[in-house]
Amino acid sequence: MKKVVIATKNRGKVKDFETIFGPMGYEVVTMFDVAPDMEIEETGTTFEENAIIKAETLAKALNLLVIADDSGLMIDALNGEPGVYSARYAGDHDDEANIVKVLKNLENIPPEERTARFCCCLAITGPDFPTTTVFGTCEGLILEEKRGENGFGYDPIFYVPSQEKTMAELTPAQKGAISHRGNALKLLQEKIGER
Ligand SMILES: O=c1[nH]c(=O)c2ncn([C@@H]3O[C@H](COP(=O)(O)OP(=O)(O)OP(=O)(O)O)[C@@H](O)[C@H]3O)c2[nH]1
Ligand SMILES: [Mg+2]
Repeated sequence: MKKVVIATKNRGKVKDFETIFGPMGYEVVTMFDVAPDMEIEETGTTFEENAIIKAETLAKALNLLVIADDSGLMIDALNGEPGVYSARYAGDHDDEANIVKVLKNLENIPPEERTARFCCCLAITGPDFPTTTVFGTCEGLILEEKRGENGFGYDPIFYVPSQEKTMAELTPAQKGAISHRGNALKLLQEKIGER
């Protein structure tokens, strides 16, 4: 089976990638499989900088073609927060605490002003493959309480008007078809196809 290496240690992302790459005949290999002890410091201030740091670090260590994903939630009423710091907004990768903090900070904001978007930068790099990045987004609204059990992170409070559901109420395949990650992957396929 063909393999695609992703520089991530986020099991939610792994599931998103498996949902999209599986039907294309790819086995998704992650840092859990190839570099479980490696910690990559995300010192960038943009999604693109962090995606490049993650992709280049793992690609150099393995001497393989690697994709990395840096992503997050940008809320207009919070001036784009939590943004690049989405994973560590309230606690380090504590999805529940992160959601509580977002809801608290939006307490007095009316529904029509709770606009937000998920953003995803994918970087791909490897031996004989110049570092290339693509960017995908997905527009939505932040609800006042959680809905749905699927997905990860902020998915239960992120309502997607075009689907009339939260991201966590969508099936993995439905999420992949409209998400920031799915949209970025479509662009990446186009770019790779050009080579
Ligand atoms: O509800 C969500 N649905 C999504 O589809 C999604 N995509 C990103 N996010 C949030 O943004 C952080 C990424 O930060 P991030 O890119 O540094 O990844 P991470 O640290 O979780 O894993 P890694 O890939 O770096 O190993 C994540 O932890 C989440 O809080 C999402 N939340
Ligand atoms: Mg991270």
